[in-house]
Amino acid sequence: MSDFREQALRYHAEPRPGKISIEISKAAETVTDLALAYSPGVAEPVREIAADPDNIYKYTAKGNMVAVISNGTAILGLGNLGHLASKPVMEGKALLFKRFAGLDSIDIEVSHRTTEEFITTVANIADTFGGINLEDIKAPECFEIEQELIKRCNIPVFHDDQHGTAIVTAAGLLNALEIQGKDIRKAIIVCMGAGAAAIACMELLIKCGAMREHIYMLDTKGVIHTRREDLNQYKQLCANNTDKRTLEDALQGADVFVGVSGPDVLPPAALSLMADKPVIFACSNPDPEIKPELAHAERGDLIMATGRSDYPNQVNNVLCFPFIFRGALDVRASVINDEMKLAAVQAIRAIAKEPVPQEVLLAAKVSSLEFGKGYIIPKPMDPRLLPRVARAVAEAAVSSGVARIPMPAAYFDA
Ligand SMILES: NC(=O)C1=CN([C@@H]2O[C@H](COP(=O)(O)OP(=O)(O)OC[C@H]3O[C@@H](n4cnc5c(N)ncnc54)[C@H](OP(=O)(O)O)[C@@H]3O)[C@@H](O)[C@H]2O)C=CC1
Ligand SMILES: CC(=O)C(=O)O
Ligand SMILES: [Mg+2]
Repeated sequence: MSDFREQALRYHAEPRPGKISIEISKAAETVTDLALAYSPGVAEPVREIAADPDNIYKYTAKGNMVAVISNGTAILGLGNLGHLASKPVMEGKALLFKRFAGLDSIDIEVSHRTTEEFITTVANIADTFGGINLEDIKAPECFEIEQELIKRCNIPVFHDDQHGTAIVTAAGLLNALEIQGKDIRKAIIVCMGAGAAAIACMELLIKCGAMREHIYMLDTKGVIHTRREDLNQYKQLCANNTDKRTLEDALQGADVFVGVSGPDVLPPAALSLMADKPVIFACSNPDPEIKPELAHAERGDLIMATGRSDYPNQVNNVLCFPFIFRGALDVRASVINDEMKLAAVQAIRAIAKEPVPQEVLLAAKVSSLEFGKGYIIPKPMDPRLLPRVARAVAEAAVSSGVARIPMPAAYFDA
């Protein structure tokens, strides 16, 4: 067994299995404590909530709690390995919610026969939580699941692989293009993958200025073009009216490659087909579409990012989901809308242009970080992400009319 594999398994197994636990937040030592926490005291908040459901936010943990829910149909880039196998990833997302945004989070892995059964299961338990983070659910089912749950639930429902990934990709790409001296409105973009992450990334890039006709998406059968007859309704919307058919056709003169597909699908030699100063985001986890060392060996003028923590430029939805939910829950937003997503893009990208605090350098184990080819996007452990992204998101929720309470005073004290 490799050292790293052994270390990863031991991390998950010891000293107790898993990565999260639940802690109590009130005293429960004396007879008085128990009388308050349980019977008879607990009857009082029960009566208050029965009289006014909004009191649930006053007397329970709902308002600070996010459920991470999966069916395991697209676990990272490992594929459809089932709901049980998804649990380490979902516990990991719960860990990140707590570590980076102080949000209590619990993972829920759902076994189901039909899409409707999954939707009903989640809708029926949604009221327990302040928000629902859907994770690692494959396309095309993920689109119907998210849309239907947004309709049926009174709390924000957010498919992280779609929108978290799209927000971070847009923030990183806008910065990378700026460094390369390119304009997103003119950029030719090749997207490997046409699933949950890919479609959401391209749609958000279009909202950030990219031209739909400059985007070439590929799935396992090649370029998504208008003459294909095997496209589902979501891929049809991404079809380009082009004669390009292969990855090599699409890469000819392209400025950007975004990979949200699977490991090692971008041959290093194909990079030579791209325009000067290209941007390569190989975001498949855990193994990127191309290894950074191979890409850098092929040409010296590119900017390279992956989804991983152990290379520079980590384009990963961890830079978004803890903070967007923090902002959304703090103003009790009913949904996470485009205004909130675009506010998150701008807040994340702005941080990368500012001097990096010493504690981030220490945590990242580097001596310096400066906005440029090797540092296009903040590190996940940057303490500025929480106040800045959450505040931008909360303000966008208030100004777009989806917040149910005003901005908390704490944001103005920070
Ligand atoms: N860095 C990050 O933050 C994130 C990275 N990702 C990564 O993106 C990838 C996809 O995730 P997600 O969108 O949720 O999964 P989906 O199952 O929804 O989509 C996968 C897509 O990739 C395509 N694909 C798979 N293998 C190939 C290949 N060899 N060549 C071309 N296309 C291929 C599939 O094609 P077809 O439609 O033909 O089946 C499908 O369109 C994963 O590797 C995941 O780790 C996802 C979210 C966040
Ligand atoms: C990072 C992530 O959510 C994924 O790879 O699926
Ligand atoms: Mg995921």
